[in-house]
Amino acid sequence: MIRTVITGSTGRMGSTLLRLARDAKDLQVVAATVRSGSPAAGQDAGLAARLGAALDVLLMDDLERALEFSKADVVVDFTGPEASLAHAKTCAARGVPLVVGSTGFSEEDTAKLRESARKVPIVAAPNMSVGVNLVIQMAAQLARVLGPSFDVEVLEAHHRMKKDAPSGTALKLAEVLAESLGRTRDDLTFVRDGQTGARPPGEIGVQALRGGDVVGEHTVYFFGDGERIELTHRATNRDQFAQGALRAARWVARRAPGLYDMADVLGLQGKT
Ligand SMILES: NC(=O)C1=CN([C@@H]2O[C@H](COP(=O)(O)OP(=O)(O)OC[C@H]3O[C@@H](n4cnc5c(N)ncnc54)[C@H](OP(=O)(O)O)[C@@H]3O)[C@@H](O)[C@H]2O)C=CC1
Ligand SMILES: O=C(O)C1=N[C@H](C(=O)O)C[C@H](O)C1
Repeated sequence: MIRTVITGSTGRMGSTLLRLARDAKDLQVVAATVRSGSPAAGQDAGLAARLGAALDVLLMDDLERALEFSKADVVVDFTGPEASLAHAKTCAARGVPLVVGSTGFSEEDTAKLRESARKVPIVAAPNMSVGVNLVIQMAAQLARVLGPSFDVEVLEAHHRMKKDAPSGTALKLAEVLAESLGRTRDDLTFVRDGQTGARPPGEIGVQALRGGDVVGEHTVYFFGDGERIELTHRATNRDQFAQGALRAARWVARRAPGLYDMADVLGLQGKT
């Protein structure tokens, strides 16, 4: 049994992770945490996360304390950049492997995550769906083969509660596309407004829509002369993100320290 700790347990992803980890034969939820001072602390995690049954795990509001008593093999964290960085530090100090699904990290944040990953293995990826990770690979291949004569644009749509834009997945797609086309992050454009002039060659547009309960949709457009290719992934619930994260948890629990991503977990590394 892989002794698993879930953070942000009452969140959209936290509660999905709790449900799927509870139902997995090889995982045991040994602790679950919420934000410091949360009124949910002390309640049963299963009831607070609306799983329909008690989990016999009481929510704690301090990961440090949760790791002290739980003999955890792995922590799975979908909270937000600030909390994830703090949780990574705690895991590093305690020697516990970590899976981070949060998005919205700055370059400095990623450097801090890398620092924690010197002490423990960490898988961090903006999208843990196996399908999306294959779409990323396919987008890279299309860009390489089609080359600079096609104009590349990334469009994403998410629910109204999402805090960061563009999504971490859209950014990852744009970065991979730029790399495949011999471009850099400076070629990404996020805003078009006013007298923009003609589209500069090599530009990669990244646009975000927000509304309703959209779980997560990403399309890469390759606009050519006389033809257009559209590569789309649509998530219709959060289970595939959580299943991917639990797959990463099983994988990372047996790794050496280092910062890994889902391509490592899925054995896709080097093929973008
Ligand atoms: N990699 C992937 O596959 C996916 C990544 N994500 C990313 O995961 C993150 C979470 O998404 P989602 O579940 O929708 O968000 P939610 O807001 O529903 O959940 C976040 C949870 O984290 C808790 N939290 C926030 N700040 C802290 C803190 N400082 N300390 C402890 N707990 C904290 C929140 O508590 P409170 O409610 O009290 O604020 C909440 O319970 C986002 O960054 C999102 O982009 C989402 C889906 C898939
Ligand atoms: O916040 C979300 O919901 C999601 N965030 C991730 C991202 O920013 O890419 C992944 C997924 O699309 C859902």
